[in-house]
Amino acid sequence: MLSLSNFRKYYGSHLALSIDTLQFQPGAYWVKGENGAGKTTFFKALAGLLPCQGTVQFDDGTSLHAHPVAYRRRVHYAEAEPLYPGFLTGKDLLRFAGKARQAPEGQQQELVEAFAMSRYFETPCETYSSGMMKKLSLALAFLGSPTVILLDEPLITLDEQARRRLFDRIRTAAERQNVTFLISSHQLWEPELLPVQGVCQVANQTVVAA
Ligand SMILES: Nc1ncnc2c1ncn2[C@@H]1O[C@H](COP(=O)(O)OP(=O)(O)OP(=O)(O)O)[C@@H](O)[C@H]1O
Repeated sequence: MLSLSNFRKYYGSHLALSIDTLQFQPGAYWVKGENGAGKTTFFKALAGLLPCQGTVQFDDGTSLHAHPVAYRRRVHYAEAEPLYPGFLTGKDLLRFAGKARQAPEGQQQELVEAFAMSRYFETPCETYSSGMMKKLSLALAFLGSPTVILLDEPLITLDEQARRRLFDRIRTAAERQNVTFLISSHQLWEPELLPVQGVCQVANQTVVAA
């Protein structure tokens, strides 16, 4: 379980988000909110990519501020619009991230197949379409042994088959490895494809269980 208390995120003197307490269990949470509500800000702060205040920690005490390396190893984030250096291949990026995260043997190849990237993952990223780039970013988010995966608008640019593969993957990781997923999406949720543990609403500078 991931718990937040007295969480605050400021941009300069502007308070972007304030959350007194919030907890996430294993499973998938749909994070809703209007444009500019603060979803990306929330995800980036939870991922340790933006500074924030307060306590964000796991059950075993591993915390964002006290154990930044151990915490970040457990929290992966996939951007809404991923960009990578164009000269690197998907294979380069998977190998690099796999090494940094001590990913299990064979996991990279397994993700390449799961996200149907075999045809292109050995070519430079600058040749990828936006959907191809998106699949790479999603595969990277699953690489390693994360406890929490933050997916910012994962459905945009994905075709129907890729979407189904992603939902299967999320369901399996949530059920078998107790992974928590926070998923932001402006698209209508499809509960028959992916049942959710909860829904969160980002509005009025806070995040609440809806
Ligand atoms: N670097 C920044 N400096 C100052 N304000 C920022 C910065 N980044 C975002 N904001 C502001 O924080 C608020 C939340 O932005 P954020 O990108 O988190 O929203 P969002 O919910 O992800 O929006 P969308 O659905 O449009 O992607 C907005 O008012 C935005 O203008």
